[in-house]
Amino acid sequence: MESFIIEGGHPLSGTITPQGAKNEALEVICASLLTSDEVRISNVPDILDVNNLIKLLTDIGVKVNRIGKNEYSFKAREINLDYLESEEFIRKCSSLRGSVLMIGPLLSRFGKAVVAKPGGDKIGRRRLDTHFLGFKHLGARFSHNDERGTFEIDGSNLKGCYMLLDEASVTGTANIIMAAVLTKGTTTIYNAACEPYIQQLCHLLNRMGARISGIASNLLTIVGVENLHGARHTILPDMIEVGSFIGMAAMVGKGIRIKNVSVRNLGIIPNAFRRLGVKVNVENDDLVIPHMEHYEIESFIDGSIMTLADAPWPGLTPDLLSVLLVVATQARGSVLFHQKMFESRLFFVDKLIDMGAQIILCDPHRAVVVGHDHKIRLRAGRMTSPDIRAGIALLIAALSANGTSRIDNIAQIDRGYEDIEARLNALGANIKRI
Ligand SMILES: CC(=O)N[C@H]1[C@@H](OP(=O)(O)OP(=O)(O)OC[C@H]2O[C@@H](n3ccc(=O)[nH]c3=O)[C@H](O)[C@@H]2O)O[C@H](CO)[C@@H](O)[C@@H]1O
Ligand SMILES: C=C(OP(=O)(O)O)C(=O)O
Repeated sequence: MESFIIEGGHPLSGTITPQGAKNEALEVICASLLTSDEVRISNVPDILDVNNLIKLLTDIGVKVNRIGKNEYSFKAREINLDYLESEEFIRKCSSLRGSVLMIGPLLSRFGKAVVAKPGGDKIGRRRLDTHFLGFKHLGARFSHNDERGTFEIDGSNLKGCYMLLDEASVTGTANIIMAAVLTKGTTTIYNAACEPYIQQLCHLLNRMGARISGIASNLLTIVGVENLHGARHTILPDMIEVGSFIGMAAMVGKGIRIKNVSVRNLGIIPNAFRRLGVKVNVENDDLVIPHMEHYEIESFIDGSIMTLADAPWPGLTPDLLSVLLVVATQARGSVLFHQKMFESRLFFVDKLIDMGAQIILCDPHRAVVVGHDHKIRLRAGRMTSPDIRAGIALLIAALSANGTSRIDNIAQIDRGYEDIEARLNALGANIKRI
């Protein structure tokens, strides 16, 4: 297991370009299973989760061609459906949450799929009810294999229908869309998630010949078609990485430009940082975060304490609350973080408290941060990264801290951040991988 050794206190400056979005990559790569033609995807991030998914697709028979560092073509002409029954497939799926996104396309095109409990972060329960209920609405039949702990799904008789999702699940919506595009009749999905990841997936599917309308809203209408064909797609910049870099720039930046961020697809992310007093300037499609001696948390208009809470898109993504929380530790003022969606994502604040941050963990979902206003620096420490976003948040804390820190279990960070130490070292950081 690799670790990072971080010498804190070096100011960072310069320009950094975000990678392609992890969560979009997982969806659009799985969409290539819906056609026997070639799907060519650019701006694919070179990260563990995506590389593992690509390996899994290769294992089931997809011809994958790496055209450039971040560009691939996928051709799913012949799929080895027997592999879905193998122990190896089940094992691989259980270490990769993105593997769940193969179910919809497999059901839609081949009429069958197998689901193993998918992996991912240790951030609380990750239920798949929305996915299953959606497939059931379309007419899929489930049988549980007790011995292997898997669900086998029969989708040989799917039919379009109206469905109201129990919650706006991101991967659930993506999965149901992919199941519906080749399903006879019209499928209407209400309470659909509408993150840019989903919008991008729908645009790609329409270029492949699907008939999806309502894109960017929570009401999608999908008219099933017989076949899909090949297409090209470029993945958007990773908005979570952009947010992580804003946080890093606020804590340790001496002026950082984040290049080509696709501002219009960032939703309220820049504003969430502005609420903490961080200056986020927009220049064309770049964000510029100037050096700030101090930044002050706003209050609500009625004078009450600022609260940052996650919500389905276009609300604030839960994936940035950990970074926002670290930024708040050095702000002037206080703020309540309310992580509504996940139940174990705030426990990492213990490590920040060990480093000297003033945080009250009220319960598993809420934490109050009282900022130091840069009067007291965090202390270096030794910590383990419990999940991908706590991992990057701890890395930012360590970059700002006094002394040398160590972060273990950095595979969690590698899941979602491409070559992160080289990119941050190029800005002036001192991070070593051991
Ligand atoms: C591979 C991928 O794309 N992962 C993202 C995806 O995960 P994923 O699609 O797995 O997450 P879901 O959207 O299904 O749900 C995440 C959590 O939020 C809860 N929930 C969801 C919707 C809702 O309206 N109310 C509610 O409480 C769910 O019960 C669950 O605990 O979306 C999450 C929520 O943005 C992100 O953290 C993940 O990075
Ligand atoms: C929770 C995340 O990822 P996953 O859904 O892949 O675990 C994330 O990207 O923050």
